[in-house]
Amino acid sequence: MLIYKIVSFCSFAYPTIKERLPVILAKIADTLYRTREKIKSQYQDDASEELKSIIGSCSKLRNEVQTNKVAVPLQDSRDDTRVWNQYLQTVTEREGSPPSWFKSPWLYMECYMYRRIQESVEKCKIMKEFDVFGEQKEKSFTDSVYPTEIVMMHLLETQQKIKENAELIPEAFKVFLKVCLWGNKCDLSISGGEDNAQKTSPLEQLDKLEPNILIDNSNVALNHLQSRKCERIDIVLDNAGFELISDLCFAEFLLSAGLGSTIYLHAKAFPWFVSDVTKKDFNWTLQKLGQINHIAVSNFAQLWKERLNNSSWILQVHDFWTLPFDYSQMETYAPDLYQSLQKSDMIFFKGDLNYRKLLGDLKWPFTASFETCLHDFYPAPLCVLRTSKSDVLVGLPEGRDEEIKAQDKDWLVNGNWGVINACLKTK
Ligand SMILES: O=P(O)(O)OC[C@H]1O[C@](O)(CO)[C@@H](O)[C@@H]1O
Ligand SMILES: [Mn+2]
Repeated sequence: MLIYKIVSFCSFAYPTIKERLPVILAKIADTLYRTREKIKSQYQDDASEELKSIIGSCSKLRNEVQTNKVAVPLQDSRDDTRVWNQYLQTVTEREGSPPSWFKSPWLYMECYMYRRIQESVEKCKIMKEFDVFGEQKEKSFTDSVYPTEIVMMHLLETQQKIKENAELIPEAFKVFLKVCLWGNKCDLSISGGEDNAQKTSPLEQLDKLEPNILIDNSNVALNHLQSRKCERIDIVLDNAGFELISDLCFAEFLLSAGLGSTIYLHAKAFPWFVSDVTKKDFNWTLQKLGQINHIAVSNFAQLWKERLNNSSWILQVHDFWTLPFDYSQMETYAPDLYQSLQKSDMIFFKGDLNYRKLLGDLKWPFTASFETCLHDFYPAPLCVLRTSKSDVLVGLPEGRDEEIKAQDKDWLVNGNWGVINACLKTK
């Protein structure tokens, strides 16, 4: 059987490269131009030239994408530049010519685009820490204050209930796990940077969305967490905004239910796939939560700051998450991260990109087993929570794909269908 790498001229990759990525790049240029005075006022020195240069680089990159130019080496001095350029050379040697937007592996080209955006910022002196997606991420948080309050209130009440009756833990675990799953609908890359915030109650939608969970291994994850004394749990975060809130509520629930004692949260080293959480976004979110006048929100904003101080939550950033490698390559390219993850009792991976990287972005048959497709990536028991926004999907029973397709022709890419895939195998 031939299992091919998803390349840009086929499947969902094509509209992504043709339409979505140029729109994302145009939106950066527009936003930066529109808000130029506000941006400049944040700096003591005159940032006009640097701002112009970032806008110019993003517009140039957009043209490169649209005219199918080849990927060129990075020219900044970030720590990961050498690895990126070496990998570019490896891909060039393997393919016989440098990768280009419409011909080469989608995963590589899409990651490369975000790294090139960062290159334009890295070259700055005054604006070196600037986040081109900052405004969109902040808006997505602000737009979802209502569901944030609802889910945090529910968490506060649940904490009380499970303290009185531990038998309620399994049901509550599933609620927070599923809120966390559907939180992944809210990414700003699938929407081309357009508003995609959670606005309604995340709890009320759970029943309605239940039939849209294509694979539900929540029992496997729960049984594993309950079957032994779990200490360290990792969450590889995805998007800022409501998804991050749902992840933090899940992390808090795990601790209150005694299912773990330390949560490692993994964020991105620089702005990535529009809405992914960076350390700055994480801290900004906690600070904003602290300003919301709501009993549950204030309570958790305070508690979560303490958790970071007393290390029951540990926020980590590693460059591997923003490299173009799939996770079967982690042991080779980031042995330190791999060895650290081996100490985890369970790793939760959030989102579509993590799913693609777990499965090597290969077009596996829908019936392939998740465990096999992990391709030797077994650092610790793991569980992925992902709403489907790309062509890769495995673990379905024979014929199920056709059934869903008949119901919803865009089921693979519209984010309305989710999977909770667990694999307990370790190496
Ligand atoms: O935030 P997520 O869930 O990783 O999704 C990011 C986006 O990246 C992709 O994986 C590729 O563009 C999409 O399919 C999805 O829209
Ligand atoms: Mn994302």
